[in-house]
Amino acid sequence: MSDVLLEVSELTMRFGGLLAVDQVAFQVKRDEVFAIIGPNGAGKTTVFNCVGGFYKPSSGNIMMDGRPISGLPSHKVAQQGLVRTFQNVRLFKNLTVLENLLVAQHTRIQTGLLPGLLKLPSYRKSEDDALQRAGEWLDFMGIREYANREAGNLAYGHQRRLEIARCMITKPRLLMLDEPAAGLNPQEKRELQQLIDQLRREFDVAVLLIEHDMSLVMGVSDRIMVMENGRPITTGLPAEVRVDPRVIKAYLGEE
Ligand SMILES: Nc1ncnc2c1ncn2[C@@H]1O[C@H](COP(=O)(O)OP(=O)(O)OP(=O)(O)O)[C@@H](O)[C@H]1O
Repeated sequence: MSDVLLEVSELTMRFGGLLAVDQVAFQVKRDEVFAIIGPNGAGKTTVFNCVGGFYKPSSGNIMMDGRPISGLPSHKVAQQGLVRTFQNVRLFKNLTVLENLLVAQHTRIQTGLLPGLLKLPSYRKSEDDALQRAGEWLDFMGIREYANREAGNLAYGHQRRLEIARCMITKPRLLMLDEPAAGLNPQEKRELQQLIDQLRREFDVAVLLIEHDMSLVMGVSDRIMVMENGRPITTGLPAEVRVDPRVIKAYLGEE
């Protein structure tokens, strides 16, 4: 088995005349935390949207565990074990916290329509399992006391944790986090870093991360790709990227 989980090659995305992503290539290994950083407008979100099936790339290849996924819609991409969170948390805000976790498992419960309508034992068993898994994730994220609260009424930090739980409950192999530290206070950011470490260790999940918070990126990533103007300018270990003159120039601009 190859140690590469996600392989992106020659990924290009044009919006009209604008080349937002230009021949981008990178690999994410199993159990790796891989971050994409770069100044505003560098193309990070566009890469994410292409990988996650939200945009159809203009050209290029995206392989998940050796299978092509480029151009597939997001629900098909999710079936390959690749799920994501959003820059602005997206939950079913009028459903309860628990209901959000039950809905997320819907695609995995495959008992069919008839057993569901007749409430056959196979259906009840899968419902019980879904409830139990939801309970486990509520405990894991420390949000069980809010199980019956509307998701939209949770504190922002808890909404983020719920959104990550909603991804993890589908047992992904690659978790994509789009600016997960945005809007969090310093304590919540530290907890997020611990959470990402723990998810990777305990659930064999690789993480693809876009983040502007450098302390989180440097603390949690195994490797970092830096983008500027739609292109990667370097990929390396946090300690290498931090001191790379091209990276410093991309962030600070020319003197
Ligand atoms: N749907 C779209 N239609 C047209 N242009 C777009 C679209 N999405 C992104 N762009 C453009 O593509 C370029 C790359 O944007 P992108 O959002 O991927 O950058 P980013 O690195 O994620 O930036 P940020 O850090 O600000 O989120 C920008 O010039 C942006 O204006």
